[in-house]
Amino acid sequence: MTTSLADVGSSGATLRAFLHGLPGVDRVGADQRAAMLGTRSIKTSAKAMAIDLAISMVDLTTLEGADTHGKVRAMCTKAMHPGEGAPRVAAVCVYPDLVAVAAGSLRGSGVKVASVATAFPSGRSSLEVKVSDTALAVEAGADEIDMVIDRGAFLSGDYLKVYEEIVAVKAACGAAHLKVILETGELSTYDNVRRASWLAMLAGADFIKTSTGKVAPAATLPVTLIMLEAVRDFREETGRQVGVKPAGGIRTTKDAIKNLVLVNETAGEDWLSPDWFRLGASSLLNDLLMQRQKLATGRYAGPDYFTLD
Ligand SMILES: O=C[C@H](O)COP(=O)(O)O
Repeated sequence: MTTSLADVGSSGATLRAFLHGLPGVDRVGADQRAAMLGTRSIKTSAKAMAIDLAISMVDLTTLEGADTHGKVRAMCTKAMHPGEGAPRVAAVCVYPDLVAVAAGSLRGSGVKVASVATAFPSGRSSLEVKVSDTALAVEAGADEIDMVIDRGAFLSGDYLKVYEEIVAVKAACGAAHLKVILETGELSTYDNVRRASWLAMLAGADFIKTSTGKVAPAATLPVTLIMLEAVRDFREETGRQVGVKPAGGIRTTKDAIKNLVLVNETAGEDWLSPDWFRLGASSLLNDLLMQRQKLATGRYAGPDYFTLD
């Protein structure tokens, strides 16, 4: 790395030099390591703890055109009280126009309100619209903003445009935390995933997030591994810790536990907390609750234990 980190965002040339100076990702190595860590088994006693930790890291998400106030309120109730003895989830994630509904339902509960913004999921809008989308969501009560990067600009090598957009959206966030969605399924290479991770962190991301959930492949284990390496290396270089949020396609307790093993083995236990690792998912919570009940009682729960959605 020849460019100083303080200068990196000063021009397109320095940014490009820095990002292209990052070591390349060994694709075969990353795939194999993720597959190997994904087969690790954990003891039954550790499994109960892992399930509760995973529940506490869920960003319970609904991002459908057909979302209603009623659906969001019901989700919020479930987020606060997922099941007997189960911890609350980390956040409820909704479109900007539903932030006020979620904020009203979750007030005082400790569950955060997250909102996608910046013309999610495509990001195809002017910077002015993206900044105002963000500001309105924050004004309505969002604690966290999940923005998308401009993949068109990134893939055509206009890193400065992507960087400056993130800086502008971060400023519009005020006290709200910013999660930057890379949409890794559109980035083509693992080298690009590493570059986009560093770009987002250099521009001020509090979290880097894999996917919108609208593009396949979404949160694969190798991609999450590369992002966890990036946050680990970024902290080593700068002293600043950034969180990671895989999102999209994480549906089972097995998937969640594989992710936790990956966190522990790659970034380390400093990231094993909802402050630094989230699982963005619409239906994962149901499976975590079912497996939790199975572990405690030896049988799956009846329909009155928790709501299935
Ligand atoms: O951020 C979360 C995703 O939009 C949810 O995706 P999912 O429905 O595949 O769990």
